[in-house]
Amino acid sequence: MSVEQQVRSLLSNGDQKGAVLLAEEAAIKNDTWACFCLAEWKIAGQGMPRDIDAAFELYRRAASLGHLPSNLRLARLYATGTGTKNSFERAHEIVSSFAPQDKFSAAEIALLSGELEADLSPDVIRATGPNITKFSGFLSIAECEWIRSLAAGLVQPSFVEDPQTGERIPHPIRTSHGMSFGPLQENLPVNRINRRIAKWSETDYSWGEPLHVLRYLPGQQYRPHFDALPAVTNQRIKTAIVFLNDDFKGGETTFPELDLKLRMKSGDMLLFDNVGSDGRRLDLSKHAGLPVIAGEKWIATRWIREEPYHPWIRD
Ligand SMILES: O=C(O)CCC(=O)C(=O)O
Ligand SMILES: [Fe+2]
Repeated sequence: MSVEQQVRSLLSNGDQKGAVLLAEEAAIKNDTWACFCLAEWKIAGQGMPRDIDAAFELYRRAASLGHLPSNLRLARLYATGTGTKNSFERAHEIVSSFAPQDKFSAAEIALLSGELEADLSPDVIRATGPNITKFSGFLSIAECEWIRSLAAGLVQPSFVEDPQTGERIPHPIRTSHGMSFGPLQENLPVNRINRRIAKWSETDYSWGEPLHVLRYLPGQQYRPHFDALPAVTNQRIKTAIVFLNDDFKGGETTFPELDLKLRMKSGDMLLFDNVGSDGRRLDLSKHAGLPVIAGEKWIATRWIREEPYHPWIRD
């Protein structure tokens, strides 16, 4: 029996401890599947505390022995700076080298090579706080499609957790469905988009929260709100919203305090500040997504913090 079969059989008999021990023993002997499996448990914090550095090391070891899934994971960790310094180049190198044998990697590379970095000319919608700027054609139509098609199978209703019962209750202000491209989902095209957002928002890639995709069906909306969070040390200083389609009715983005009602085209990005230069929340940054009347509205939002932010490392 292979290590994999033995580990699976221990797990199906409810012997988690035995499975972990066996995987650890096999990983020491450089069994690539065991390294990968342990890394998966460690990165998810499944059955053991989350240990990003240990997971990185295990993926790296199996990757150096040619293990495909470990290489693909490693590429994401390099891309997003998880357990290591972030490096698009290293991620790109790994994904390129596996493109001939892995369809998804090939699709990632094809999307990158098909597009030049756009030459953008920002349109200033409001030149004082919250400094609203529109970037037409920020994403290519292929990039919009890429995000949408990956997110389509993963969107979940927006919920908040009841702090007392832990029960999931509908979100009071957001009726849309959403998903995030977390560190393990952030493929190269998404990583490059996040880096483009950093460049044009004059922030650092590492300050961004995972790209969050929202889908609104007719009647769904995002009621007036602030993206700045109450009482945090690492504030959401800016918001970048990319519009992934435009074939819907209603759903305009509004700034009620400014009497602004904005309608974007596919691929456009809207960028604005949530706080002033004194770090205090800008009351004029209050915004909303009006109810969609017909069709589906798809957007991707990146909330940008004032310092490096990683969803798995809490401050
Ligand atoms: O749907 C919109 O137009 C607004 C979205 C929004 O406010 C956000 O993602 O923070
Ligand atoms: Fe918002």
